[in-house]
Formats: sequence, C-alpha cells, structure tokens
Amino acid sequence: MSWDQVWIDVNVATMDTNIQGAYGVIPQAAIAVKDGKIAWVGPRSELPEFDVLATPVYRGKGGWITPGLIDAHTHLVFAGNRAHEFEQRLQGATYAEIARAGGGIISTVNACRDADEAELFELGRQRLNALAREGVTTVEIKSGYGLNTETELKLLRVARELGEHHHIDVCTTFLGAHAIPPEYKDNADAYIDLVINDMLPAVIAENLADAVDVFCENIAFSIEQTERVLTAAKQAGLQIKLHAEQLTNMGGSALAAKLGAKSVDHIEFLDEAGVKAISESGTCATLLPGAFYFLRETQLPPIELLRQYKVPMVIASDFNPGSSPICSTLLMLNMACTLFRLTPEEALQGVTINAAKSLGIDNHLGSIAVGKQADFCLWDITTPAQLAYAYGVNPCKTVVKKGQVIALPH
Ligand SMILES: N=CN[C@@H](CCC(=O)O)C(=O)O
Ligand SMILES: [Zn+2]
Repeated sequence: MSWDQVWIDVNVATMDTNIQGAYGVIPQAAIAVKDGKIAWVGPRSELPEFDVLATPVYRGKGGWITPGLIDAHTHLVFAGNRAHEFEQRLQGATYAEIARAGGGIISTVNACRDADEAELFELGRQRLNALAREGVTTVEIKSGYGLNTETELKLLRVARELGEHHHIDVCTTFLGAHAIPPEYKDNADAYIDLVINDMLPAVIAENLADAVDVFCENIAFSIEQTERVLTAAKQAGLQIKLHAEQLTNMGGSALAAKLGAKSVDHIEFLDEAGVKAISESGTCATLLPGAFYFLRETQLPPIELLRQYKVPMVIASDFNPGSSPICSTLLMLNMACTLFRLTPEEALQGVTINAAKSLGIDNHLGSIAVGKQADFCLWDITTPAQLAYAYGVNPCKTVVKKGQVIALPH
C-alpha cells in the first residue's frame, strides 16, 4: 500500500458508533493516512504491507489516539473582560440583575465596538492556541458582542480569518440576537427587524456564517422574536441553533425542534415535552458545564431524560467573558462528569462525534473511520476515561490535522 504516514503502537478510541464496545476501541491498533484522510484503521496485526522505507512511521509508545476534539459552542472572539462583574456577583448580584442594569453582555459589546479587527484577531489567536494545546482541532465561534451591523460583521470576519490562519477549523455562527442593544432598549421588535433585514443579508452576502443562533430567554428574546430570526435564517439556507432554557423554561427548544435546529444549548430548564421534541427532530442537546459552574446554577439539565430519549449530548466550553471565562475543552470533560454525572465515555462523545453532529460536519469529522478527515490526537494516557478524570497535566502529545503533524503552540 502507498500511504503518507502510518501510526503504530497505539490504542485507538475511534468514537465510531459502528464499532462495538465503549469508545469504539481498537486495542493495539494502527492508522494509515493518505491525502489528509484516514485510509486504514484496525488491529496492528491486520495492517496491510506497505513500503516501510518510503513511509513515515510514527510510534505511539502504547498511548491512546482519539479524534481531534471539537468545541461546538464558544463566544471566543471578544475584547475586554468582566472581572468586575465577577466581584459584583460575589457580593450578591445575580447574572440576570447585572444584565438588566446594562452590564453583562452589553459591557462586552461596548469593548468589542471599540476594538479593531487586528486586536480581536490576536486575542482570538491566543485563545485558539490554548485550545489547540489540549487537542482541539475544530471550534465553533459565535458573534453576538456587536449588536450592530458593523460590529457583528467585524466579529464574524475575525472568526473566519482565524479559521483561515490557524490549523484549527472554525465554524461560524451569527448571533446578532444575543441581547437587546441600548439603542433599541424599549423596542426589541425593531432590533429583530434590523437583525433580519439588515444584518442577516450582509452576513450572507459575505458568506460569514455557517449557522444562526438566538438567545431565547426572558432577559433576551421572546419565542415570537426567536421564531422570526430562525425562520429567516432557515429560509436563507443556514443551519440554526438556539440558546434555550438556560434560566427559565420558555419553550425555545420545542420551537427549535419544530424548525429543525442542529442543537439547543444550555437547557438546564428543559422539561420532558421539550426532550421528546428534540429527540424527534434529531436535534442535539449541547450541555455547557462551564456556565453552570461559573454562575453557580443549581438546576441540572435533564440528563436522565436525554439518555432515555437517546438525544445526542454535546459538551462545550461556552468560552465567553461573562458566564464561562474558561478556555479549556478538557476541563469541560471533567465538569460534565463531576457536575452533570455524565460517564467519561458520554463526555468524550460530547466533544467528538456528537459535537460534529451538532455542527453538521459529522460526515467528515468527529470519529476515526476510513474516509474521514485525518484529525486526531495522541495522548499519554492508559485509558480514555483519564481524559475526563484528571485535569492540569496536559496529556496531549501530538495532534494531526488534515493529515499533517502539527507543532503545537507553546
Ligand atoms: N447565554 C447567553 N450567552 C452566553 C453568555 C454571554 C455573556 O454573558 O457574555 C452564554 O452562552 O452563556
Ligand atoms: Zn453561549
């Protein structure tokens, strides 16, 4: 066989649901890569003969290979920070109270309106580097800290540029309906008109977004306003997603399911009817333990119901300056288990195959299978559960992206 590279002396957690057993494990395995794709994967003993003199052979020293990690929900492009609000919350103010008083998302909006593209790009690049060091190879980035056409476009352009200049692939999501900007304080419907009639066409004209998202909540947008934005996005051929049921049960997830959303995100207050609705539409449930932890929420997402209805669970960092200032996908694996009681296997599915489903990229990413893009990591661990069990000593040894061995940033 003629391959570009071969990996041996590894165990592989393929996360391929066609392979029986936890994590889709192939022990004592080998992987062959050709033209940026997985060309062969299976037990080392069955590896077909190849030209050992002409093919680079990488030895994993008995370590584990998993698919490259996918962080499917971030707000990673932003300026400033909200440490002062952290202090206010420690003195008793709530996230919703701070938002109602004009802080919260709006304070980051002010910082983003003032920042130029170069500054936002550099901040984003450093954050992607932090994720890359722990094995992340694909990231979703939302806008939503502009809330006017000019700044929303600026944030999405930066997100696209990051994807072009960094080895991490970036999926972009337009979240113009993230909060009501001060200019429209008493007229949210008029702001929604702007999102639909001005921002969305401009975003589409520049091909800046793969998906559209809305924050459906009593401190943000109503069900009716959410439906208007998601329907317009769907008619334009974009994927749709929703921040839903984070602080209250507004019925956003059922609406998102009706419209065929790829995911509903947060969902602490989702009830059984909502879980049933998303299971029927094939919508993923994106769980965000970082926000649950940082806001010291007490209402747990309905994990048992999600299992019962076989809804694919996704785990993401929700990295943002307000509710989850935690730029670590690996830490989310641990939090998903400790806070939400997911199994380590469910947590790993949540940052690989299920994350890929929630972004509509599972046909070429999210698991290690022949024909998929060769995005994978070598870890210095003795069992895949270790990725969720421990945190702090980074076990990521090597990352392969589109078949290239990546020199990880320091
Ligand atoms: N819930 C809405 N949006 C973000 C928070 C953004 C912020 O507070 O800046 C989230 O996903 O948690
Ligand atoms: Zn979010």
